[in-house]
Amino acid sequence: MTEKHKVAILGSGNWGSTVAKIVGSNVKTKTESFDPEVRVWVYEELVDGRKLTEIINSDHENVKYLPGKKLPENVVAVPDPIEAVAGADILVFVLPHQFVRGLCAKLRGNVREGAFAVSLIKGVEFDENGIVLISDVISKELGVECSVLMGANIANEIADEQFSEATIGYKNAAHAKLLQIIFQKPYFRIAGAPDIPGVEICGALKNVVALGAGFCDGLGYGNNTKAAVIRFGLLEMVRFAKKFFKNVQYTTFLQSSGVADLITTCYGGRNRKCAEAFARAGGRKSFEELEVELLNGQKLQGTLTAKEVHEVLQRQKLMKEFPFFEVIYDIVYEGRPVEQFLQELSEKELSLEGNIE
Ligand SMILES: NC(=O)c1ccc[n+]([C@@H]2O[C@H](COP(=O)([O-])OP(=O)(O)OC[C@H]3O[C@@H](n4cnc5c(N)ncnc54)[C@H](O)[C@@H]3O)[C@@H](O)[C@H]2O)c1
Ligand SMILES: O=P(O)(O)OC[C@H](O)CO
Repeated sequence: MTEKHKVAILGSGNWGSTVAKIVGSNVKTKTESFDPEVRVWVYEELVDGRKLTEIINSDHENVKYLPGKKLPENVVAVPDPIEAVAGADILVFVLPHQFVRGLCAKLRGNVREGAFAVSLIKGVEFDENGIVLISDVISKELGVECSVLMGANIANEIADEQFSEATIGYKNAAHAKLLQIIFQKPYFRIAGAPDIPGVEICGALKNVVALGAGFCDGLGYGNNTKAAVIRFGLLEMVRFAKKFFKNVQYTTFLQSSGVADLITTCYGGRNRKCAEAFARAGGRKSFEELEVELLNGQKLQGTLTAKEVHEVLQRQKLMKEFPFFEVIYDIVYEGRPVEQFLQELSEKELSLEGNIE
């Protein structure tokens, strides 16, 4: 008899909890191939005086990050990441990208032989050579292969079981097929793309574009302006991906991980929401304050990614080729007035394309 697969989920925020709902329900119906217990690592905290892990295990609900949605009873919350991955061969990483290295350091040496990972994390890092993919961080830190799953995936809508799609970026097709089995639902369609960098870079950069979309909303601009801003952002996403990863496929931008995620995030995401509030306050409230005020413990990824992208562009003297990413960085980190968002941007962006000679 072949050994059953066992899934562990690392992270239990808004998306992590939604994913636990999906995966818990899927493996429960496929016990011939999967261990029905899905352990979820929960960053422990007190909610109304009770431990969040205890609330999840007794009430089967993550009352802080996904209130109002029941989790299957085979989803078990644990505060110790090593206990979460014990015996698991499929590791689902779904936590804010700033916490990945700390978690990997705890997990190193404790992952089952033959295990593989998938990252649902939208973010990047950088080093002296340029951009570092989070899937590569996980892969190198833990010695596991790591696929990615990204897409137009606002968690609350998927938790409501509204139809959505996602893209698995993979190198190993056998892993991708197993991942499709644990994630796919009639309301959640999973496609594949053998292009990990393309899928992952789209997922990270769309969060920066969403800040621009939020500025537009906060400054009171209409639909045409916002569409132009989204297009500028998409141009830079493609330019950036091609610059740092030569083999990125254009078709990836047409997947859910590309244009669909960009659209949903620029209309309904948390980065957009906080950027709108930032612009409405005329830049007088910081993103840190707004994150606390508006997101109840959930985390923004776009502001940090804007900084990481800027560091790489500055080191490689590429700032002029990315005026959109640069103006977002200047507004968030350098005190540039948000009202200046569109000034120069349109001119600079258009000078890079579309001139009529
Ligand atoms: N929420 C969505 O709609 C959505 C959809 C797709 C992808 N994502 C991506 O999934 C990833 C996880 O996002 P999320 O929405 O599940 O989380 P979240 O932003 O809702 O919640 C933040 C999480 O971080 C945890 N945390 C706080 N401090 C921590 C620390 N010091 N160390 C470790 N963990 C800590 C909290 O306990 C919580 O689980 C992000 O990269 C995000 O971009 C989110
Ligand atoms: O709420 P955001 O801005 O973090 O975006 C959520 C998802 O990434 C949308 O696919």
